[in-house]
Amino acid sequence: YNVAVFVSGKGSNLRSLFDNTDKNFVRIAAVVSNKKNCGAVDFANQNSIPVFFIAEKPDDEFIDYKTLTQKFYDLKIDLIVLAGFLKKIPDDFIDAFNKRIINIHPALLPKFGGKGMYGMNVHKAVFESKGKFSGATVHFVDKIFDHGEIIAQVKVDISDCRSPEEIALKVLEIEHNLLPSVVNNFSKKLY
Ligand SMILES: N[C@@H]1O[C@H](COP(=O)(O)O)[C@@H](O)[C@H]1O
Repeated sequence: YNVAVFVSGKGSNLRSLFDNTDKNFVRIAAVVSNKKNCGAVDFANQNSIPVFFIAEKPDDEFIDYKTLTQKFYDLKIDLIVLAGFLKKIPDDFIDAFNKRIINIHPALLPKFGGKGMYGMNVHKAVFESKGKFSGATVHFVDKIFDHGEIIAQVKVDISDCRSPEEIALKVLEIEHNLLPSVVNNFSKKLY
């Protein structure tokens, strides 16, 4: 079961996918990044995972989504996972891989999602809402940010958190368990 992971940052979710998915079923076959230099790309290079740099407008270092689509057909990619990827996926690419693109969001969607709601912005909004719970959501990617059908969610009590940073740490721990388990289930056709 060939999985491609889209990243833009530190790559802790990529690392957790690499460490915690069942290697008898799942192969991290590609990493795609809109950034040349980030922790996730370093991790991919250290583990000899092919890396593709993506941009809407291609140049000699970045490829466009049309080229990536053909590469994914060649690599027989079964599932695409957005793990901290901060760019919007073009509609044509979503059509080409319908119901095979999933995203992890660091909050309990449908609340605290949408344009601009990524990384610490999310945890700041949750903190200011004085909510007792937060969590992580894995959902299918459709043409609206953080809108697709929810696949799985895990809740966490944040009433003892005194800052957005503390919430982010608690939620990241949840993410690192939730995302590999969802991918393992996909590889076993449980979804
Ligand atoms: N979209 C969000 O961005 C963060 C990425 O972290 P990392 O996987 O790059 O460490 C994670 O919290 C993810 O939910």
